[in-house]
Amino acid sequence: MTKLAVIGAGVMGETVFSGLLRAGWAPDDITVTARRPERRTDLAERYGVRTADNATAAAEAEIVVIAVKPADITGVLDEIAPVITPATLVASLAAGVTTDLIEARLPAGVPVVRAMPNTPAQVDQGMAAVSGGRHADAAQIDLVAGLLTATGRVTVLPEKYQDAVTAISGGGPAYLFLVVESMIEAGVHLGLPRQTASELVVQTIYGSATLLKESGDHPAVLRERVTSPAGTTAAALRVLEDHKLRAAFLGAMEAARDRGGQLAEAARANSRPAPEDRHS
Ligand SMILES: NC(=O)C1=CN([C@@H]2O[C@H](COP(=O)(O)OP(=O)(O)OC[C@H]3O[C@@H](n4cnc5c(N)ncnc54)[C@H](OP(=O)(O)O)[C@@H]3O)[C@@H](O)[C@H]2O)C=CC1
Ligand SMILES: O=C(O)[C@@H]1CCC=N1
Repeated sequence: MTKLAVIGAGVMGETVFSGLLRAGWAPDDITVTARRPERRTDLAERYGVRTADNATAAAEAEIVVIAVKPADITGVLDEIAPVITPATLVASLAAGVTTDLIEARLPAGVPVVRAMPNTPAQVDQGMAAVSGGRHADAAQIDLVAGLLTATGRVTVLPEKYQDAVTAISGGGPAYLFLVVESMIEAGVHLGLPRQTASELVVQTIYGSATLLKESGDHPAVLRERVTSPAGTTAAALRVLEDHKLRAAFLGAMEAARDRGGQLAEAARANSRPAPEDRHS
């Protein structure tokens, strides 16, 4: 079986390798790393996977998945570069970080695939996009796509779309969780018990997502079916339009896309950007 290393098994690294274990991978074929020893111990105990330092994990692996934060990636690449050869397939999950940046810090000819998964992969409902760098062939791109298919849907796209993908599906769960939070708080404000408000909202978002996916209907059509003329939903939608909800989403996704470019620049300079850079 293929040997996999996950360098930086935090939220997303754990999401990816735990999905592979659910899909039948043997724990012995997966080595994970993390900065803190207690994190490595915790993962080894819970999943039975191997742990090692970054260079040892990378040296023994056929596929190396890099799942550290963008600001940490150049340090990791410099650490593993001496043990990586063009026979190793390197996949990066780091937002914004381009394959050419990664290729430049590894030996010549190493195949690199950039991937952007999301956290619903924890329940096998992920959405991921993968893009090959200059040395990755179709089979290698498919190999990484196959890893992520274990936990959801995967699309193969040119790398120029990756910052937009990151803004839409990478961060998408966070925007939707914020909507859920806001609706629960609104329900409490309207006098519903918190648990009732939570049940109403969670099942409504789950049912709406299922309806959207299973019907194949355009969301505007589904929205119109809920909205009676001069009714209660129309009253609510009017308020959301007054608050420029669509413009807010557009601006938010543009900010996320642009942040990807800033994270890449910071990774290139090997420094962490100030979170408020774009407002200064
Ligand atoms: N969270 C998400 O929804 C998504 C994240 N991503 C991308 O995935 C990457 C990881 O994000 P996320 O999982 O949220 O972040 P986390 O902080 O949860 O995970 C990062 C992990 O990297 C480890 N780490 C940091 N430096 C090193 C190092 N030098 N050597 C080994 N391990 C190291 C950390 O170890 P320790 O725990 O010990 O500190 C931590 O476990 C990012 O690049 C992000 O852009 C992509 C899609 C979605
Ligand atoms: O917020 C981030 O930068 C990462 C990338 C997509 C989701 N989380």
